[in-house]
Amino acid sequence: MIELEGLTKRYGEKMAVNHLTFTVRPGIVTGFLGPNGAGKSTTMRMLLGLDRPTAGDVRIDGQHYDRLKDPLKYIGALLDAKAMHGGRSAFNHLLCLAQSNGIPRARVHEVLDTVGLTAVARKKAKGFSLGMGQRLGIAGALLGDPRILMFDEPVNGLDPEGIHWIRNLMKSLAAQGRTVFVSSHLMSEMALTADHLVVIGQGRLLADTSMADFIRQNSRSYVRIRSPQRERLLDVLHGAGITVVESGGEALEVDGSKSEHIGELAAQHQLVLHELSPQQASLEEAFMQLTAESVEYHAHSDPSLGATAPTAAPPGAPPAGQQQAPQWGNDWKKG
Ligand SMILES: Nc1ncnc2c1ncn2[C@@H]1O[C@H](COP(=O)(O)OP(=O)(O)OP(=O)(O)O)[C@@H](O)[C@H]1O
Repeated sequence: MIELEGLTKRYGEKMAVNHLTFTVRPGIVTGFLGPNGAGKSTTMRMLLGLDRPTAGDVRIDGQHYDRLKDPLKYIGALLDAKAMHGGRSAFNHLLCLAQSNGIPRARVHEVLDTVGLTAVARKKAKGFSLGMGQRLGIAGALLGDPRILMFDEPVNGLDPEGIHWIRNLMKSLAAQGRTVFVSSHLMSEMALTADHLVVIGQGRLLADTSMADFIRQNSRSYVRIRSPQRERLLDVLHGAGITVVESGGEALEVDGSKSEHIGELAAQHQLVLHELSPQQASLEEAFMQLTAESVEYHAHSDPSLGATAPTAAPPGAPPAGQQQAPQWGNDWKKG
């Protein structure tokens, strides 16, 4: 279990993490989401004792990180896959970590096998691709067989097979009763992996809830209907007191009624339906809805580039929701 209590980090004028209080529980995958610069990495660094909180507290199974004896046996983390000695082989990199944490040499072979790097174990890490580096970082996190695992953007650079593998790995680690805390900007991936979400924006807690509740609370769900007898169907729906949104095109959208009810009404009036489909917004839409006001960095269309170019929102700029599409999902970072 990871417990944060009023955790705060200030860098000069910048409040990177602002009084965060939440608990990451065992047995489930908890996703950690937020727009660029929201404070996710800073939070994770404080958890590992790499950054000192300005105020507040964070505990790993009830203890501060720097009090843990052989910390890799308590918490394994992938923060920055490139943060390793490139001149060392994958095997030696892991062996050094193992020796400094009282972990037997045989475990190095096991984790190399788990992440699929046995064949390149003697190759220098600096020659590794981004995806291989991620796998090596994940091997390091698994080395101490810890009860708590934390991954910052673990699918970065992985190919589809690798993404599928890490998704199943995280789920199986949680199913074994471990605490799994993972950040990602890939919403579609997060939707498939996480059971619970912690969402932050500008260092503050925005949500701490189950995936299903998060999507329900931050998005619209409706039923989409198409019928060749559209006008008659509209009369029937209006007659039943159902409010219909005409979305342009031939489809109708109904909020607040179940598809079963609409289907039964149509059947009673012998109306043909070509479509009757409940629609639930995606995690991505719900995330953008919730965080629109917290996005600090936006892209604006530049016709000369034929694409979008990033700019920081100037002080006093209109709220993010009134600007052009937030681009939190792209790869660029502020300098
Ligand atoms: N060492 C530092 N010195 C000064 N400011 C920092 C430092 N580290 C982070 N910040 C600032 O703190 C804020 C939070 O940064 P952080 O990297 O934690 O965000 P993040 O949510 O991980 O972002 P991203 O999704 O882009 O990785 C940002 O405004 C960042 O510029």
